[in-house]
Amino acid sequence: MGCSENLQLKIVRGDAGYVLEDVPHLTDYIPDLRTYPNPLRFNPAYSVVKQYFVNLDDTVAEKIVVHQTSPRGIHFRRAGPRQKVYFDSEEVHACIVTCGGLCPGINTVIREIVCGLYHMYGVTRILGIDGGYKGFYARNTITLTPKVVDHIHKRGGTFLGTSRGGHDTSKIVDSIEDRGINQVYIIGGDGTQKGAAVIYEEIRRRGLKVAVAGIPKTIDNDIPVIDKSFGFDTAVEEAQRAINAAHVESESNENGIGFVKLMGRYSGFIAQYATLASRDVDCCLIPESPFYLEGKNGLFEFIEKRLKETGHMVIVMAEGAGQDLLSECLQSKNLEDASGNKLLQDVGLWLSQRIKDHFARQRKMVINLKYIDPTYMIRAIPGNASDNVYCTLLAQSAVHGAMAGYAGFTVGPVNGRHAYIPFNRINEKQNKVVITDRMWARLLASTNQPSFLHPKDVTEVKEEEVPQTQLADGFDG
Ligand SMILES: Nc1ncnc2c1ncn2[C@@H]1O[C@H](COP(=O)(O)OP(=O)(O)O)[C@@H](O)[C@H]1O
Ligand SMILES: O=P(O)(O)OC[C@H]1O[C@](O)(COP(=O)(O)O)[C@@H](O)[C@@H]1O
Ligand SMILES: [Mg+2]
Repeated sequence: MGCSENLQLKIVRGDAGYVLEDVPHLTDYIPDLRTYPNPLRFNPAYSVVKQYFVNLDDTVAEKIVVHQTSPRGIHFRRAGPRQKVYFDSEEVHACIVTCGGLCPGINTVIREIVCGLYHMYGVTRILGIDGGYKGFYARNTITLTPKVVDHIHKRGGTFLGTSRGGHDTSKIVDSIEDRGINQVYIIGGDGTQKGAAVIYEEIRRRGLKVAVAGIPKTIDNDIPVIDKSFGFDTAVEEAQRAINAAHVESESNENGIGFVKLMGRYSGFIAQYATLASRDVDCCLIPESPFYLEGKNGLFEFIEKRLKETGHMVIVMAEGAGQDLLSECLQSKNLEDASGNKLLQDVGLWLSQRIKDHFARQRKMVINLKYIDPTYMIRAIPGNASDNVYCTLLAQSAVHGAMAGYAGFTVGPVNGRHAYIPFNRINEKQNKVVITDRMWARLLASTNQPSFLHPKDVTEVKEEEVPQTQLADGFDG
């Protein structure tokens, strides 16, 4: 096997095109580190489990649809407890921080990191960082114990508070060093994981024995490589309530249109899955699929056709869709939030008004449009049952990885198996709905909406985009 290394990942090559994109380990830069037997060996709850420990060579394949002659392809290190750990339980001083937007299940992840460290590894010194990255250097810390976090999974939001912006790498690492913290658990989305990667690099540059574990959080499901982000299912489920209301309203009024705006700044997964789940939606608009209003096969023409056919319709729109149309019209400036994310105009409100104006002035047709904006309601709730189980596994995988001495990694399921993924794989791109995938075709087939694409555009998109394995839990086959 050959091996090449940079600070964030280690490439190991094996037979038949096998590639392991490994994560860095503390021993890569601190030689002769002492090891300890994993305390789980003496834990009665786990003593009955056969083969509890993950084999050191276990890896998870990135692609599981292969051909007879395919090379074995890229793999990630399998997550889970190891026989040996690189921290003595008494030596561990952990901290947890949550950054970026809210997402159902964050409190479950916090709770299970605390309980995992306490109950599986006997670690008792755990700090919560207050209010995101800036809390490292601008706020007091919160002492976390299983008692303190006992009920938090039943509440939405984050027990620790969150923020955007304020990432100052050297101040953050100074704070980690000054407080004697040696395990850092960072819960957050794409921006947060970029922040975690630079924190890890600075820690390594200073030669500190500190493990940095990223737990991916994003309601938009826009993180690549992992199957799905936690809280996504809960959000899609909650969105059904808004869609149902829109459907009831639209059915009960002459030419009723129920219009629901959902989250999704750059990626339309929530709108896509909420539409597919509902079956009452007539049109789904997402940032990845440009559309137009006027003329042949435009949105106005489609609305009129559907109203004539069924007397009512439901439109679901991701907030990032149609921003180009809106900015053409409002000539708005490109504004950003504190983290550098694009600040969006309320496209739902704007489009609702355009639809009303079109039918009233140009078509002289009575329509009844009800606009529903449940934006924050779908993310400010606790995780549902399956998200809570998922959050527990993420938290425990992160704890096992840090205890095993992996120095900088993000944890997440890849084809159903939890793995340690190098930061740069998580950070290299954003996951988006691929509109030339079968999943988007399924949506088009269920809504019967126009694709808004010319055949020429389809060919161009096909050539540009490589379909992802995201949300591939048996659904994109
Ligand atoms: N490229 C980056 N490098 C370092 N820190 C970043 C970067 N992008 C975002 N961050 C920090 O990560 C945190 C969360 O980012 P944000 O984009 O708001 O949410 P999310 O992580 O959910 O995408 C913020 O504190 C922000 O300053
Ligand atoms: O108003 P806020 O709190 O900035 O959040 C709104 C945005 O957060 C998002 O949920 C995504 O944020 P994250 O990347 O933090 O998960 C977007 O869909 C939405 O536009
Ligand atoms: Mg983000």
